[in-house]
Formats: sequence, structure tokens, C-alpha cells
Amino acid sequence: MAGKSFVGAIDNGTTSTRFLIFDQAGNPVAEHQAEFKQMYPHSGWHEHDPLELVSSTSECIDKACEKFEAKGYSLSDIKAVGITNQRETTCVWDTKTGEPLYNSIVWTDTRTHRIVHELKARKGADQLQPLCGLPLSTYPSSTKLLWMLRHVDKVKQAYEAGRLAFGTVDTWLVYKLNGGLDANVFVTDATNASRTMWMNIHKLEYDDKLISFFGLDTKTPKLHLPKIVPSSSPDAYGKLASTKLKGTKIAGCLGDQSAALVGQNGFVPGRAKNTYGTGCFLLYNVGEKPVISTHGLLATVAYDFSPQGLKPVYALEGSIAVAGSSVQFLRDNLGFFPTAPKVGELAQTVDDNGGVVFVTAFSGLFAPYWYDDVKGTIWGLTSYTQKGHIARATLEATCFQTKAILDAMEKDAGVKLQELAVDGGMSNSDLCMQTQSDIIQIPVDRPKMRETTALGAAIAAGFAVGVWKNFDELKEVNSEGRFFFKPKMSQAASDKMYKRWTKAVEMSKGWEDDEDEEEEEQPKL
Ligand SMILES: Nc1ncnc2c1ncn2[C@@H]1O[C@H](COP(=O)(O)OP(=O)(O)O)[C@@H](O)[C@H]1O
Ligand SMILES: O=P(O)(O)OC[C@H](O)CO
Repeated sequence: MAGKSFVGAIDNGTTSTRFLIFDQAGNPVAEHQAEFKQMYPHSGWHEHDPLELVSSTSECIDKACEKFEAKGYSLSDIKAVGITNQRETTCVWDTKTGEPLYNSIVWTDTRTHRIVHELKARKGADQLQPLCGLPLSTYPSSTKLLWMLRHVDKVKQAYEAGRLAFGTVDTWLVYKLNGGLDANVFVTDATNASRTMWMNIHKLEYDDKLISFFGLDTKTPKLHLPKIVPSSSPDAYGKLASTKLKGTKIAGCLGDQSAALVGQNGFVPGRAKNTYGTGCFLLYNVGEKPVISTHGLLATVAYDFSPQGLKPVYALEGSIAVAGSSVQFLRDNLGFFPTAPKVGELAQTVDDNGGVVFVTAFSGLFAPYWYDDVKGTIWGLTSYTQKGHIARATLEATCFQTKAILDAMEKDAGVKLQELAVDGGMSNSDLCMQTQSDIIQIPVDRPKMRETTALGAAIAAGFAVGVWKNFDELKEVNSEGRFFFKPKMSQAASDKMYKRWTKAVEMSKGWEDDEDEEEEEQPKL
């Protein structure tokens, strides 16, 4: 094995942490995955224990390293580690103790909907998206931090004392994995910072106008924000202070959806990928200038590999809040099947959705709709309806939202996508991917190796330490064994199904009205 180089990748998704070790051909040679606890303390709330995010990461590193060594490889050949993470999820800690001040509020959490309504009425609200790329919603970190500042005494006190540190999950993990207070590495990359609403997307710097809109003081400072550094850097992210890889550099960092675009070789403008994980996120490479959407999409940073002499690259994004999590809902809340992959079998017990449409709006509807007055709604139930119809409608919901996003993207970018690269847990379902192709009427291109998010993080780290030197060396990575799902349904039949979906979405609107909001009390902590 002498002379070989490997790169590790930490992938902290919404439901689990993974650590993978990739060889130079981009193949995973060892990996370990650990689920962590999902906390739903009230309707619409979703939290993670920030310390468990760290402990599950260390556990995965050590277990994957053991498997790597058992295969006869040497840990000293792991040249660097990259990190990729669920985005927007908001972590807070005390700068003097390094201790978390509250559970991490997860990106799916909708407790901030009243704050969002209040902010939308504030002067200057219409100027935010052109500056930061995101619409005001419950989704970004900014509104989650405001909620903590209003409702969590410890957070308020730390802010007043000038000791409040904010970080998305990348920042928190990098800080803790470096040893916390002692090394005090406090950084983020532009792909993650672009999900806060505080970063100017054109300059990749925090913007005073954005920060003051949210009424935050980062000057005194009461609130400490991490420094924004490139996504690939040999020195900015420090090194692992413990685990079997103690001393190994952390050299790359990308939000998970950006990482998946990189792992899908999405380096060329016009390339798009759709990742079906807990949520589903379509990113379309638009090149070196951001495109500010006027059709319900987000502008985000695809990657910043500036130390490699490249300009930062942007993407248009369509974010779907609920994808694989709807399959988990059928599994855990309704007890339809014991494991997620069984959803396909159940859906195949029927020939079609039997007239059922499931608007899976557990967190309202994100792109391109941004409806926060919708809750999950199943339409078209009759005495004929079987579990299989509901399973089918569940898979179809993500496919329909993907079509709505592609239609919006076509209007924003002025181009029609020719094929869609896919990955993520739910893309393992052949039925779901065939349905996707039928609904969007273009081929869906699924790689054999679907750990593209982790691969993207490994590429960012590998670039920084010279394991790979340019995109050309990556041309063949993950190119083997790709499968193309081609449309089998007629355009007319596909259009008919989509029309029913659009009708269901419109009919679901307005479920939660102001009266409900007044009656519903904000739960006390
Ligand atoms: N064969 C399958 N069919 C449909 N959904 C699946 C299948 N396998 C996994 N999933 C769904 O994929 C999700 C996990 O995907 P993953 O990419 O690991 O997500 P994350 O990175 O958000 O944690 C789960 O929500 C699960 O329900
Ligand atoms: O956990 P995933 O893969 O659904 O990704 C979460 C996203 O980063 C949220 O924006």
C-alpha cells in the first residue's frame, strides 16, 4: 500500500454522522455510520444535542479507522480530512467555557414562523434577498438565532456579556474537533455562511446591512461570528485534537448540498444534481456570478476553491424540506413498514396512486412555493385507498416538487436541463427515480457510488493538500456504473399527474390562519 494517499470525510447529515476514507480514485475503502437522536419537543420543533453531534463524529472516525487498518492500510496515509454538514442548523456556545448554551435548532424547525412574519413587515425586508440570496423564512440560521435570543435566558445573558458564539454545524464541529477553547479555531466556509442571511453573497463577507436588519451587535461584539475562509484550505481549519487520526489536518469544508455537487463532478456551469436525503436539494451550477432568483429559488455558494487559483462558483438552489423524512414518517409514525427501503415494495403493491396526493408539508412548503400556512395534507382518500397508494403518493411528492423547482430554474436561468444527476438515501428507490424521470420527462442519472456528499468533502480537503491537483484528475471519479432512468410515461399522462399535485398544493394553502396562531401559545422552556 506504500505511496498511496487517502482522504477522510466527516459527513454530518440531518439523521446520522458518517466517516468515510476515500482512495485517490474516489472509492470509499472504509466507512462507519452512526445515527443520532432526533428531538421533537413540540409540534414544529426539531433539535439535536450538539455534544452528540461531536461524539458521533469521533465514534465514526475511530470505527472507520479500525476497519481501514483491518484491511491492511496505514493511518499515516490519510493526508487530510474534509467536513460536510447539514446546513442552517444553529449552534450556540459560550466563548469563555466552550459549552453549548442550548440544543442545536435544526434547519427543518418552524418555531420561528411568527418572527418571520414580524421581520417581513420590517423596513428593508425586500432588500435582503438581492444581498444574501435567501428569502426570509423559518429555514436560515438568522431567524433561529433570534428565537434563541428572545426565549433562552442563557443565550440572552451570554449575548449581553459579549460571550455568545454562533456557528452552523461545520463551525461547531471544527471548533470541538480541534479541542475547543484551547485551540479556539472559529471558522466557517462560504457555502455554510451563505445559509445564515448575514453574508453578502457577492462579496463572501458578512454585511453590516444584513446584520443590522436582524438587530444584532457583532461590533462590540455581543455576538461572535466565525471567520469566513475558503472551502479548501491547508491551514484554516486546524487539526484533529483526538481520535485515531489525532494531528491530521482538517483541510476542506462544504455544506452538504454543495459537497454533493462537487462529488457529482458538478464543476461546469449547467451541471445540476438533486440529493434526496432527509430533505431534497437541487443545485444548478451557474458559474462565477450569483443568480438572484425571482421564481422562489435560492442563490447559494457552490464552492470556494480560491487557494487553488479558482474563482468562487455559485449555484441556484431549490430546497425541498421533506423527502426521506416522509418515508421515515410512514415507517415510524404510521408503522407502514420496518425499514425505509421497504417503501418501494409497499408502493409496488398498487399500480398507481389511486387518486391520492400527499402534500408532505411538515415544515410548510419550501421552494419554489415558500408557503408557511400549509401543513402535511393527504388528498383523495376513499374506501378504495390502500397503504400502497399512500406510499406511492409519498414518493411522488418529492418528484412533483422537483418538477416545480426545475420549472422555476428554467425561468431564472433561461435554460432547460437535459438530465439530472441524483444521489442521497431516497435515490436508492428505483421506483422513486423512475417516477422522477417520468414527472420531469428527462433522464435521471444515478451513480453506483452514492456517497457523493462525503466524496465532495474529501475532494475539498484533497485539493488543499495536493492529493488532487485539478479538476482534470477528477474526471473519471465516480463515473463507473451510472444508471440512467429514462422517461417511460407519456408527456400527457405526466402533465395530468402534475396538474393534480398543483391543485392539491393550492387547496392546502391557508390551513393555518392567524386565529390559530393567536390561540397557539409559544411553549415555555
Ligand atoms: N430505499 C429507500 N427508499 C426510499 N427512501 C430511502 C431509502 N433508503 C433510505 N431512504 C431515506 O433516505 C433518508 C436518508 O438519506 P441520507 O442521504 O442518509 O440523509 P441525511 O444525509 O439527510 O441524513 C432517510 O430519510 C430514509 O427514509
Ligand atoms: O440532511 P440533508 O442531506 O437532507 O441536508 C440538509 C440540508 O443541508 C439542509 O439545508
